[in-house]
Amino acid sequence: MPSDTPLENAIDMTPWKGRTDPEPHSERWHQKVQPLNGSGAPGCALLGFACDAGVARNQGRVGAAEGPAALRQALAPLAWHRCGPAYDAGDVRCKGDAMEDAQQVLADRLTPLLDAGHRPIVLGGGHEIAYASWTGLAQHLAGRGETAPRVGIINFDAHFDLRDPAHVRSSGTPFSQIADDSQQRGWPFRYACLGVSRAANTRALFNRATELGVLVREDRDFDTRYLNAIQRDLERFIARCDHLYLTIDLDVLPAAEAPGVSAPAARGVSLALIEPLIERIRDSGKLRLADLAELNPGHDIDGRTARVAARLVHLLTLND
Ligand SMILES: N=CN[C@@H](CCC(=O)O)C(=O)O
Ligand SMILES: [Mn+2]
Ligand SMILES: [Mn+2]
Repeated sequence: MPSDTPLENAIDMTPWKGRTDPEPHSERWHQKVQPLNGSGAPGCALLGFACDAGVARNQGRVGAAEGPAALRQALAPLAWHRCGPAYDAGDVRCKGDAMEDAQQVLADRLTPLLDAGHRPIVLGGGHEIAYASWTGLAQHLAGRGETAPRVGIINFDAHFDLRDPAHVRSSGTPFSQIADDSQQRGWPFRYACLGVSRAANTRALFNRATELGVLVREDRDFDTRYLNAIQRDLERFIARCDHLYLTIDLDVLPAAEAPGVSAPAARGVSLALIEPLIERIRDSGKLRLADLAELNPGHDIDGRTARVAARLVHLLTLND
């Protein structure tokens, strides 16, 4: 992207503020994040997806459009432990119900970031973000001439989000849409859904997951006795992929840890159990892109969910 585009001016840097300590080595995120101007060294690039349309179409509790702002606000004061640069690439905002348009705009913003070697982290927004993230990554890989890339999608979520998009496309359909798109491209569909609640997904969705060969681990499987087995299953999944796309639906967490979502989890999987798996994915050398979905500040309590989301961004970016 040429540096004379108006993009830099369009990026609102006002969320990046917080306490400043006088001692050396006391930096925080708000002191380090730079507006993306197209000329910086590859680094972590934060891109917001301010969109409620998918959740509204899925009959959920709207408010995820305010997620990116809340997440930046929670990330700004966190301690900086990184070496590489971090950029704010601005927001894509969905107008009304124009979900498909917003998804394509987001994808078209992601592709050049990936082409430039950045590791984007997309801040949602409802889980319709996943179809946009996927499209951005697919455009990047196709542009590089990859004919049948083995892309692994790892979704931490209480829900499969494998609803039939023939009825309505929404925050509940992105992985069915990705499966269809993969089939059209002649690419394998490799999907791991970790933290699924049996009570919150119908038999039809479990059946679709089986038909699509999804690696499924339910919330109740996340017990300290079985964690090593889940880690091994994940290792095997990663070994069968060339590229990874990580998507974290914050409703995978217990409602007490993440109340600020459309569909809080009655049980959920604790952050303490998820973090080691995320570190493994981060350190695989295959992670190209990540997003965080469903943060809804209107239903948050004391910024808990935003803080968890910010900690996850922090964790995801600790290795460069
Ligand atoms: N992205 C959200 N997906 C869930 C929502 C469930 C609910 O609202 O209860 C789903 O469609 O299954
Ligand atoms: Mn969910
Ligand atoms: Mn979801």
